[in-house]
Amino acid sequence: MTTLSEVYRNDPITDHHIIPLDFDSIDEVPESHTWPRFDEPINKIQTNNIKDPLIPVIDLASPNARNLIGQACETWGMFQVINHGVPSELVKNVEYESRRLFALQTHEKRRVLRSADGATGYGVARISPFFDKRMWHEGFTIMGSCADDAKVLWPHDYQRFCDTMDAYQQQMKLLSHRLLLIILEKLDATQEEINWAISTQDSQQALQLNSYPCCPNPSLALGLAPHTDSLLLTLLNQCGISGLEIFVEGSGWSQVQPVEDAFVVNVGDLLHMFSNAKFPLLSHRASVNQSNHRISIAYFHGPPIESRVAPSSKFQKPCFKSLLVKEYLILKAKHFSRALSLIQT
Ligand SMILES: C=C1C[C@]23C[C@H]1CC[C@H]2[C@@]12CCC[C@@](C)(C(=O)O1)[C@H]2[C@@H]3C(=O)O
Ligand SMILES: O=C(O)CCC(=O)C(=O)O
Ligand SMILES: [Fe+2]
Repeated sequence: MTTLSEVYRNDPITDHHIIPLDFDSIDEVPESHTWPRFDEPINKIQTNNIKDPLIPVIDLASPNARNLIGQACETWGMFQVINHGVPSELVKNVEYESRRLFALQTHEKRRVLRSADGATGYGVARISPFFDKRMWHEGFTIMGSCADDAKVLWPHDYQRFCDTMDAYQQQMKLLSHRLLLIILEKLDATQEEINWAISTQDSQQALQLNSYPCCPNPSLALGLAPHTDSLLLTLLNQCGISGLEIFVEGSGWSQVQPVEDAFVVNVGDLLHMFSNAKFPLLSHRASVNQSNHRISIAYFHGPPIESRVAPSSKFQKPCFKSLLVKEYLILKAKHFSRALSLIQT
């Protein structure tokens, strides 16, 4: 079976020097990390109104949740869920363990540096080569077990980290299945299509721990550059510190305020394709701040990598060509945001 790691093996990040900055030792934003002043200032209306979560917040335990999720996917391609059943103790532990990892010294973290053609470990965001400027960010990518890396980081004390990440991936998988079932039923998908999206055997998943250290001048820097997520669905925990921004037509970049105990759910490229573009793709990015070291935790869920993706059979006029999931991921690794336009019919 081909794995995501094998997809990226074909498309190594060619610049071997792309490793996260040693943020501990730096007290001003270097030229390499200074982004051109953004055209539009961040939407003041949204940032001022701190209570406005911007995208819908949906109570998964409410009887109306299914309809609201369907509507949110159609209007935004993004929503937040509360009352999702994921134990809050586990969510706290994942954040704690992630902070423990990023608090290690730079030379320790670099021991588990993702290799140029690798998919997992410590490193810059995979999308980095597509931008001239570097991001105020370091990440740690997990696919399945993270024991090998954890043993290098903490030879005598790796179990707690691994157990926490395993348990969290398990819970995220369950929640993404639950949400996808609702979403696919809304799209009137066939049983076969549902099995494809939430097949328990070969489905793809990745856990991305994001770290955005305190930044001496946040208006110059960017945590994560604008992008859309590649797989079917992303479940993001902002861990209580704002930073996620979405591009809203007419008002520009706007903050998605963190809601306590909520996950941000995000339609990925593959779900956009499956929905025949009925669900929009929301471009998003992360900003940084001066006073809080921000952590975010993203879980990505996708169908088997050797399977085919296409608009649902319910659509008479598919607007995307059918291709293998791995073929799409290879296109995305090569062409980034242009990948989708290359497979339009
Ligand atoms: C399963 C995935 C999803 C990946 C690639 C691979 C592993 C790491 C994910 C991220 C995490 C950070 C943002 C992103 C844009 C990135 O640079 O790496 C994501 C990307 C995608 O959604 O395309
Ligand atoms: O840190 C955030 O809020 C955004 C993270 C993100 O977009 C990602 O990991 O794909
Ligand atoms: Fe993302």
